[in-house]
Amino acid sequence: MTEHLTHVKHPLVQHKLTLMRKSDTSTAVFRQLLREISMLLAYEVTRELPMTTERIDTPLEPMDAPVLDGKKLALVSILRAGNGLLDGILELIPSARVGFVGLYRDEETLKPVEYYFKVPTELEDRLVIAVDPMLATGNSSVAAIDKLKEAGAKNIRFLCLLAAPEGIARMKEAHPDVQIVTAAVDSHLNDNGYIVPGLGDAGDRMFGTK
Ligand SMILES: O=P(O)(O)OC[C@H]1O[C@H](OP(=O)(O)OP(=O)(O)O)[C@H](O)[C@@H]1O
Ligand SMILES: O=c1cc[nH]c(=O)[nH]1
Ligand SMILES: [Mg+2]
Repeated sequence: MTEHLTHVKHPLVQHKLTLMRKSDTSTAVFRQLLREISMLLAYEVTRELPMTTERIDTPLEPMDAPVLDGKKLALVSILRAGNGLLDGILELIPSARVGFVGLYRDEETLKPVEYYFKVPTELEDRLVIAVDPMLATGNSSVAAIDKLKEAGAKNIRFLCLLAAPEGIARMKEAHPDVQIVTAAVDSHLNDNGYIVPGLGDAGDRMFGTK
């Protein structure tokens, strides 16, 4: 059984996350860092992709060589901020299929409001990686994974940048089968459901909105 939570401590990931956290980091730099850090996290979250061998001819001689097996993996972005993780991951895995779950947190209740859902077919045969930079209360990602399971997904991972203890606990309780891969486990949520110390509102920082 894979670990429920993988905390990626690679120095490059940690350095880039620190730069993203800084309140004076511009939108443009925030986006570039997001692309770089999501490539590094993609490496980690795909560690156990199924492999097979293929008979190939090298310039020297034929051999049975390792290749990825099975159907293309499916990335599922939790809109809006999840989209910031897509570019970097797709650089590494260009043929991945991509789905979208549109949710926003009601500012008062912190409950997710769903506004869109479109995902690849045959989810049951794919590794499904749900992506969202922030795991705060966990309400958004738990709701998104509920929907993905209803759509047939069986093998699901969740990739984020910051995870609050509250969100980790919520995810463990609702989806103990889903491995969380994160760049940081932060301290707590404030009264508005923001991760502390955090990096602010991920969607607003990457899209320059307030
Ligand atoms: O774990 P939770 O408590 O649900 O909070 C995390 C969610 O909140 C933010 O989205 P937001 O609702 O701000 O929408 P946005 O991504 O469009 O900015 C963030 O992008 C996560 O999706
Ligand atoms: O800190 C937080 C919590 C939820 N959503 C964000 O974008 N940031
Ligand atoms: Mg969001």
